[in-house]
Amino acid sequence: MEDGVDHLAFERNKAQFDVEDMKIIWAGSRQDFELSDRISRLVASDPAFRKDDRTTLDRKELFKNTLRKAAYAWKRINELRLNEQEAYKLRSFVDQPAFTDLHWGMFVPAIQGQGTDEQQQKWLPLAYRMQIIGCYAQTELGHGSNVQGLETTATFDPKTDEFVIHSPTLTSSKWWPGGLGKISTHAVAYARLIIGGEDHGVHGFIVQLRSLDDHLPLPGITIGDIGMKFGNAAYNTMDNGVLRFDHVRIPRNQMLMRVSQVTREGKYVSSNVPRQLVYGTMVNVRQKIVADASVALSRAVCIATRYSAVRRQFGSHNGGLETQVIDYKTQQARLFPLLASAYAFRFVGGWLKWLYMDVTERLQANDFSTLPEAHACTAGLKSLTTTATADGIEECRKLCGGHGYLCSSGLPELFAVYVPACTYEGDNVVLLLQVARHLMKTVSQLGSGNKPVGTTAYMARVEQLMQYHSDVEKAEDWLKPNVVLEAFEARASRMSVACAQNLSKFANPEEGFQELAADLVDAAVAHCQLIVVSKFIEKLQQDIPGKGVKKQLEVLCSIYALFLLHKHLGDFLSTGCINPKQGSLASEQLRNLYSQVRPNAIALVDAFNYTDHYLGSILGRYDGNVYPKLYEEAWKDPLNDSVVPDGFKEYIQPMLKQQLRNARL
Ligand SMILES: CC/C=C\C/C=C\C/C=C\C/C=C\C/C=C\C/C=C\CC/C=C/C(=O)SCCNC(=O)CCNC(=O)[C@H](O)C(C)(C)COP(=O)(O)OP(=O)(O)OC[C@H]1O[C@@H](n2cnc3c(N)ncnc32)[C@H](O)[C@@H]1OP(=O)(O)O
Ligand SMILES: Cc1cc2nc3c(=O)[nH]c(=O)nc-3n(C[C@H](O)[C@H](O)[C@H](O)COP(=O)(O)OP(=O)(O)OC[C@H]3O[C@@H](n4cnc5c(N)ncnc54)[C@H](O)[C@@H]3O)c2cc1C
Repeated sequence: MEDGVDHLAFERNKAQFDVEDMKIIWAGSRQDFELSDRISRLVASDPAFRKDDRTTLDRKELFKNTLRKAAYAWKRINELRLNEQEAYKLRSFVDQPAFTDLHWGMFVPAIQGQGTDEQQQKWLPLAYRMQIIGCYAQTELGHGSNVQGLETTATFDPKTDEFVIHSPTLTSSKWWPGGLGKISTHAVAYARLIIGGEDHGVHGFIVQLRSLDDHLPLPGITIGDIGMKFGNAAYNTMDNGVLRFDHVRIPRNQMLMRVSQVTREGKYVSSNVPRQLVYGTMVNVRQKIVADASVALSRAVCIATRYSAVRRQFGSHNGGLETQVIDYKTQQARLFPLLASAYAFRFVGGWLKWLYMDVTERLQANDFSTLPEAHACTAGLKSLTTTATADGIEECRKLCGGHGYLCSSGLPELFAVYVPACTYEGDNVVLLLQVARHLMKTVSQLGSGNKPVGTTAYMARVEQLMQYHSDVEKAEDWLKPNVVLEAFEARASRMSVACAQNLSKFANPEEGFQELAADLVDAAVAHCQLIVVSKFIEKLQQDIPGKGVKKQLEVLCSIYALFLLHKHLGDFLSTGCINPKQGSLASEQLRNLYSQVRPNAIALVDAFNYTDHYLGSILGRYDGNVYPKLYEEAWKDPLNDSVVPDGFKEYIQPMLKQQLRNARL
């Protein structure tokens, strides 16, 4: 079959909505669309940003290639006078993880969020001009999740007005920070602040690591890369590093002092702000990771959807065409919920960005009331969306059959790059336990007149939700947003209340929390899923222009919610929110919805507006011309440079000759 081109054109004609309007909804606004469109084309059309050779490079070549691209990207950013947003887009579309992600994504935000005005004035201009390059050095060999368990010390020396940064043990070696291994000149390093023998807990310090002249490590600094990581190219473009401090001295004014200060006399002074603001950079990045999840998942879904329309298997009658695999109901039941999830994560990501901006503005006005909500939402949604995205990318690989396993499908690399998102910025289980703590606190305060707010506001109706029984009678009832929302609210509140009741049976609450951790994680997941469903529904209540666009989004919203209901049917049944018949009606409705998506599937992934360069996938090509290009690509593999491979004469020929001799004997 070599008519893939015709097939995708035919698919596009089937769409029942205006794909150009959907592109605007996906991008967030016309301005955002135009920005992404312009920058992605700029990157795609520049041969310096080619990436199809990445998987054939060894680590050193790959790393050098990354440095070249980063330097070239910076040159273009300056030549074109791109603003911050445009520059961020350009780096994203270059699509090669690099030290710059950590410089711009964590080092700069750490100084912005935790530095005093004076510190910002000193360090930010240098960082903005890339005259210094920074990383975020928090995790240690022995401690990642438990930030309070970090061992690195920063001991104040009143004689010299300096801090002495030291790694007292092997396990205190900084381990993992991206950009640290080979490139960063500076780090925001996290260490326990010790004054006069007293431990004041973990704080951030700006530490210079390498000379700005010859890039050699400064005295007392031992530094290097931690080694090859999962996947071939993937995240190996990044120099995740190891760092040990041997009594490294830094001036007192290099402790980030927005949250607390150390005076010249060695007095520890806390500002009137919560100590958790030291964790502020993580909240910021978790919020970005949620938005990024929709990008990674939509890339995989775009590849799998286009290929599913091109690929045919079975069902040929009288020598006619075989069936497009996208028409198999099993393929639809695996693929379309992922398509719906990509849209769902897009909208919840947009909402979370708003929440983060809101909390940031409030913090500036010394209003800390929404910080717990911001922490719980960023932690929970980071966990939920990255887990679903990592699993979803792998499912897309399987949806593409054998060809999905080829690097040229783009999926192996996408998976390998993406999957650490389940671990970095907080292990996903550890983060869900934070959400669970927030939920348990909310439940415990229900009777106290402390009204739950934000995403836990539904708990104020806990008595009503405990009595709830779904009144769904027919499959179409599951299309009503309120019906879905109430079922999700009742399930989430009942799971939280059950955990709280079980916790109260323990004399020691901490012991109870450990014992019930698995149930608590389930309750946290139920709460986070409710947030995503409710934000999708809220999005649909806004004015959504464009022919047929709203209708498609309604279908996707219902698919997202009913797919979750189907997947977690056990929760909904065991909490008594719905009965088995209502569960079957949801599955029936889901099948109807899949049929509605089918003619629109290709246009729905076209709405992501990804260039072929960004997708980096032969299976996901816009023109659907898969087979000729796959065939062509195979011959480019370095193994095909020679007809007889290296090593044949050395190892295989003697073996063959030996066999021949034996046969003759
Ligand atoms: C193909 C793709 C190619 C290229 C990509 C190209 C471009 C990329 C484009 C886009 C990417 C977008 C964005 C990503 C940007 C950069 C990312 C890139 C790479 C990733 C780099 C990774 C970096 C890291 O991993 S940094 C290290 C992160 N570490 C962690 O997350 C540690 C996790 N642990 C913790 O956070 C804490 O230890 C804890 C688990 C929260 C526990 O803390 P603690 O013991 O102090 O807390 P308690 O439980 O006792 O709670 C006390 C109290 O505090 C509240 N709390 C806790 N944390 C916070 C917080 N952050 N904010 C506010 N409040 C907090 C907690 O609720 C308690 O409150 P109560 O007392 O009221 O109960
Ligand atoms: C690609 C990558 C890039 C990174 N970049 C950076 C960076 O730039 N800067 C930086 O500082 N760090 C970075 N990190 C480190 C990262 O933040 C940590 O790996 C992460 O926080 C998880 O911590 P950990 O490795 O200690 O896991 P662990 O906490 O050791 O987790 C191991 C297992 O234990 C479980 N577990 C741990 N605690 C609990 C608990 N309380 N209850 C139940 N289960 C628990 C976890 O769920 C997990 O299954 C990076 C990591 C990766 C993989």
